[in-house]
Amino acid sequence: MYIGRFLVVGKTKEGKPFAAYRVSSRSFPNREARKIDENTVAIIPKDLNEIFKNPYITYNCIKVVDNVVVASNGSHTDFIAEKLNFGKRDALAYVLAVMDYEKDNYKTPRIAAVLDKNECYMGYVAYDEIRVKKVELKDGKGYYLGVYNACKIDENQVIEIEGENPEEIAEYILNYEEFEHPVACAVAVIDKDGIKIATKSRII
Ligand SMILES: NC(=O)c1ncn([C@@H]2O[C@H](COP(=O)(O)O)[C@@H](O)[C@H]2O)c1NC=O
Repeated sequence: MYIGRFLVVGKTKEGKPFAAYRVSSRSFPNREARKIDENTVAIIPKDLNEIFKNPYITYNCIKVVDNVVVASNGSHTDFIAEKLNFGKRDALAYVLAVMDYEKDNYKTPRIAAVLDKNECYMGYVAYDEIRVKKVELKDGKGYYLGVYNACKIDENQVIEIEGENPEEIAEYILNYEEFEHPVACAVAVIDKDGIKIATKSRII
């Protein structure tokens, strides 16, 4: 099944909350997830000329601000992070409403998640719907939200989670075979010492 870019929010089996973001792509597979600093992961084409071919393929996908993780499939990551003073729900609702779905041939939805050690919200804006929802995370489970054929916040969109640190979870989700065309994955895990991030990109 192809669900395009997707987010997974959940808890490890030992109960650590995490957010993961995977780029799956048919059209622009030649990209990587690159850690820019301790708080930021960017999705970047390996050939920088590709940046100018499409406005939606280069962006920060994870940003950590004051122990809060923001993850998304586009440039809205930064704007949600800037608006966290509104609260998680309203930062998501406001930015998704203002930025709207992507004006490409697929009307690709914008998807996003915001979490800290206590609570998690997911949201999306599609051409025909906008939704933000608080999600209760469970140990060893991950709820996914994808841009195509899986753009729902639904407890049936759940996968088992393997791994306790961001490297292990990134490896696991990058190689999650049910979802086709893997390119790169970025993960932020919240543990007692703070938030740790890691990336994994497919070698081609
Ligand atoms: N965020 C991304 O990494 C991203 N990659 C591709 N897109 C958009 O989705 C369209 C379809 O891409 P694909 O065939 O790779 O699924 C692209 O033309 C582009 O407009 C993206 N936009 C949103 O997901």
